[in-house]
Amino acid sequence: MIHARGLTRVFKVKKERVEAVRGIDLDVEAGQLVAFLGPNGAGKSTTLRMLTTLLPPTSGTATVAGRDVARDPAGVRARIGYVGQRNSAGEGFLVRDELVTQGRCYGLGAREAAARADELLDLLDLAPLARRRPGTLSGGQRRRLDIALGLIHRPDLLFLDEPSTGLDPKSRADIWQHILRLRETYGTTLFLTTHYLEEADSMAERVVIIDNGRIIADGTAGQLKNDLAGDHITITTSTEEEARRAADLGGGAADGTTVCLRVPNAAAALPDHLRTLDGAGIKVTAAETARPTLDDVFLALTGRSLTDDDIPA
Ligand SMILES: Nc1ncnc2c1ncn2[C@@H]1O[C@H](COP(=O)(O)OP(=O)(O)OP(=O)(O)O)[C@@H](O)[C@H]1O
Repeated sequence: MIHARGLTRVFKVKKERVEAVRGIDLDVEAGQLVAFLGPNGAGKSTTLRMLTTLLPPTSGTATVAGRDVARDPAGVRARIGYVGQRNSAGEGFLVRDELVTQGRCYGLGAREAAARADELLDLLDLAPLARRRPGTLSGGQRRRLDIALGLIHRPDLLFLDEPSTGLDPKSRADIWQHILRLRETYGTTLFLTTHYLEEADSMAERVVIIDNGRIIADGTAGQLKNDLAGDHITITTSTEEEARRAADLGGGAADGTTVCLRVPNAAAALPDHLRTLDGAGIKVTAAETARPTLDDVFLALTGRSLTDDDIPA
């Protein structure tokens, strides 16, 4: 559904050259739900804009929904939906009329556009709001309208740029429920950017991480966490001296009276680890294991935390 090779975009601002995207290779198969993650300025939006034909690549190639983005941008646009970070509904029409009008713009007949609008109003639980103006909707309702507008022409592939950013936790959960529902109903391929690591972890079946214009990790959240981060064992000792000895003996880094250690399978490794420390006369007062997060993956790859970024409120 998406095949990109060496996709690159350089911006020239006065005398400065900004290499926003540096030669991305990417293949997304039909029906996948892919979360595209990265810190601020990593190149997520620029990649999305190239794949959706809003921005020409400086070099490299991409076919999206079977059409080449450079040679047939109109063909790509007819087959994809794009939900950007800004609202896509105007204020001139009521919610349902806006959907019908945009359907007509895509070439649907009057009856077909009306039927499609009603179908999407139902799917996205917007039917009770059909006669409201977009400006009167809540943030979450408005985002659902944006998604409905992105789907009006029955695209095979939907791009969503930060679909849940700026919403309260309940509305975020609600948007996800609707995203999953539309996937189940239509089998739409979904490619979305998000700042929320837990959402990518629990909802997406594939996570692609971009940093500094390059893809640095690509796989299921589980694979990335197992392969790149590993589990954690954290033990607490009575004294700082014991913590230092525990780190020398069993590995890991001591910080005060705690020692954090990375292992492939913490639950299996913990008993042996405790026996070793006990044998050396080190008194462990507490021990816990933790599964890694996607942030641990990013940290392992770059030495930085993804959550150091400002997450838009
Ligand atoms: N029109 C532009 N002109 C100059 N530089 C740009 C332009 N658009 C983006 N950039 C730069 O390209 C780099 C990548 O930006 P991009 O918006 O793709 O990042 P992002 O990962 O989407 O970030 P965010 O999470 O903050 O939205 C940044 O350094 C940005 O400043």
